[in-house]
Amino acid sequence: MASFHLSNTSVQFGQFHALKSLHIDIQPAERLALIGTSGSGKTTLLKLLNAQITASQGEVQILGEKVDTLSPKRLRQLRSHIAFIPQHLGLISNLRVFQNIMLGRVGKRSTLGTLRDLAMPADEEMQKIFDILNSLGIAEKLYQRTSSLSGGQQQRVALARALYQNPEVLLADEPVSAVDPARARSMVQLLNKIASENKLTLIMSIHNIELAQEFFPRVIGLRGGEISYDGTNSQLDPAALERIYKLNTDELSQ
Ligand SMILES: Nc1ncnc2c1ncn2[C@@H]1O[C@H](COP(=O)(O)OP(=O)(O)OP(=O)(O)O)[C@@H](O)[C@H]1O
Repeated sequence: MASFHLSNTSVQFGQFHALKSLHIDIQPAERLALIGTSGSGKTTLLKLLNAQITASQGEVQILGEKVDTLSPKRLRQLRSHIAFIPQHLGLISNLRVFQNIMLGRVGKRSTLGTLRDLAMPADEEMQKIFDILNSLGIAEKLYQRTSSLSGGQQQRVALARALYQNPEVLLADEPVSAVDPARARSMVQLLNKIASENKLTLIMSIHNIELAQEFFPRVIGLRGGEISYDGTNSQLDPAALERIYKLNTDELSQ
């Protein structure tokens, strides 16, 4: 069963076509980088794969289920298998690190249960969170206020929150844009290591082409909402990059 199957899938916002007739199959445990200029549709595609937005045309299957046929309850269950790390991490800065991580299971627990966990976490849950933070090298931050952490440490908290969800799929929307190149590299490396050790499907949008080529076996290049490249990292040559990134005069005048 594929993690994702898109067939002739489009997304429209009003009159604007953000994604146009995409055909994409993504298998379990694939690690895929999404590249393309700003506005090419990377975030929109990730949101579609996270069932946050719906297609205006075509088919979307997530983990073997056609999303447009699902009840809201079933859709929530399906989404609980997918962890999404948004562009700005989505952490609540006033909360302590363990509380932000617990929020990763919001879809799986009742709201009341989650609130109780945040106030009085069970020992076994704290142990799980400690173990995840430990594997990411920041166990000592467990009780710290999230706002007191550096940008790189906050990225790891966002990753810990995603892993605490025990997902099958990890979607990450350029979570390395706000840090220095060395930190960005180590985060991308860590995400790939965790995904391959746990056989997670990893799909990440990224502006840094070198990192995309170095770490992700498959790369999809979007241009104006269409697939301009879908292939291996090794075949992503200068000609393919030019097709993905070359600005035409229409785009320059927008
Ligand atoms: N809710 C929306 N309503 C209208 N237009 C939207 C909406 N969301 C996205 N768009 C448009 O769709 C296009 C694709 O946006 P998207 O955020 O997917 O691009 P992106 O490739 O992720 O860009 P970036 O690299 O800057 O994050 C853009 O032109 C954007 O303005």
